[in-house]
Amino acid sequence: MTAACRRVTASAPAKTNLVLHVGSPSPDGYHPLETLFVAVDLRETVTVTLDPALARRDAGITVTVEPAPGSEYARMVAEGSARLADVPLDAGNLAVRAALAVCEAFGAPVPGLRVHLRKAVPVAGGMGGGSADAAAALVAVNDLLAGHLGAAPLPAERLARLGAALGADVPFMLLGGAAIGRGTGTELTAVPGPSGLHFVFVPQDQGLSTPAVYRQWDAEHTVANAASGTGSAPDPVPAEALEALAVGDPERLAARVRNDLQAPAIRLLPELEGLLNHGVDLGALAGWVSGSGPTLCFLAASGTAARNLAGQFAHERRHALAVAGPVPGARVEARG
Ligand SMILES: C[C@@](CO)(OP(=O)(O)O)[C@H](O)COP(=O)(O)OP(=O)(O)OC[C@H]1O[C@@H](n2ccc(N)nc2=O)[C@H](O)[C@@H]1O
Ligand SMILES: Nc1ncnc2c1ncn2[C@@H]1O[C@H](COP(=O)(O)OP(=O)(O)O)[C@@H](O)[C@H]1O
Repeated sequence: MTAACRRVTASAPAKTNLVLHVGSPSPDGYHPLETLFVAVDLRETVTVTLDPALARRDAGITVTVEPAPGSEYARMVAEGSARLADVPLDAGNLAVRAALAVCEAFGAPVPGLRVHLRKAVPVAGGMGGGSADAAAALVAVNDLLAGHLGAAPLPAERLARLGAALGADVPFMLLGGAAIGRGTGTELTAVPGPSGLHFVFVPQDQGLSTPAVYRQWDAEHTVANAASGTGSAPDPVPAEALEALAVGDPERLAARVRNDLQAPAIRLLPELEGLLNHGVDLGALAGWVSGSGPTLCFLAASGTAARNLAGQFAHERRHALAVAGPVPGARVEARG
């Protein structure tokens, strides 16, 4: 890019966890995971614009947000079943934190940045929308500052480390595709997965707090750990799940989907269980709570089956999004 570039737009995907195995928490309270991430074609878009007039005001960064035009999330906001106000518009916004982290990594003062989020991913749903905003902001600000400063862009490994400090899912949103995540999900091993799997997300009207779901997992495992005197490590992602993903076989994959956070999420929101069964009755190959929930994710046999399933949910006046994956991670979409 040239030094004249003032604005960069980047996008990053949402995710679901096809497998999410949870181990006993370490002393810092974090739970070790063995998870199989897949990135899907529901993308957050972040536009970062240089604005020198902002450089001396507040932290030098402003953030604005709008629902992505034409998205299901925009319809949810319009009818009041989702609130844009749930997205923080201060220094707590993950995209703002990402932008600051990149400036610091370049050793540069914040040049004045306007960050605009176009959200398609419902908030606090277990699809990693905030993490996608962070990943897209990391990529956009890296590209913008490299041009502005005439410096080499930060390498991918450096961006991944900055991302891991912002949230456990951010490195995967940078990488995209499909990957095993270990540790808290930040230690990634990419795995083969041809595009062409089809899913339906069914977001809920209320969010679930990730810490609350992990606390509920703790409550359900205390007795077991106390009895054994030791904590447990998470089970590895089964080879059968990886093989089914590698050949793009939804029927075989359906038999291997597992999320240890599903039971605690259902304990906190019991109506999820009936809805999961309902999705399978409507023809889904499998249904699970996406990450820490409460969005439900269903695996469909084909793109047509996914569109039909989403249509049936819509007919029942539920929000439903047919998506496909795996898809690429965060990337620059436009410069101007
Ligand atoms: C569950 C997962 C699965 O991919 O994502 P989501 O489905 O929420 O998007 C992740 O583990 C979400 O990790 P992360 O993005 O760091 O969670 P945050 O919403 O920031 O919440 C952080 C809080 O959740 C708890 N936490 C988080 C991760 C982890 N491995 N163990 C934990 O105990 C801790 O209480 C921590 O303080
Ligand atoms: N850019 C952002 N978009 C959405 N939520 C954000 C953002 N930045 C910070 N947050 C905070 O992160 C929380 C979790 O958001 P999100 O990433 O959408 O959920 P999840 O981790 O369940 O996928 C929100 O409740 C909000 O307080």
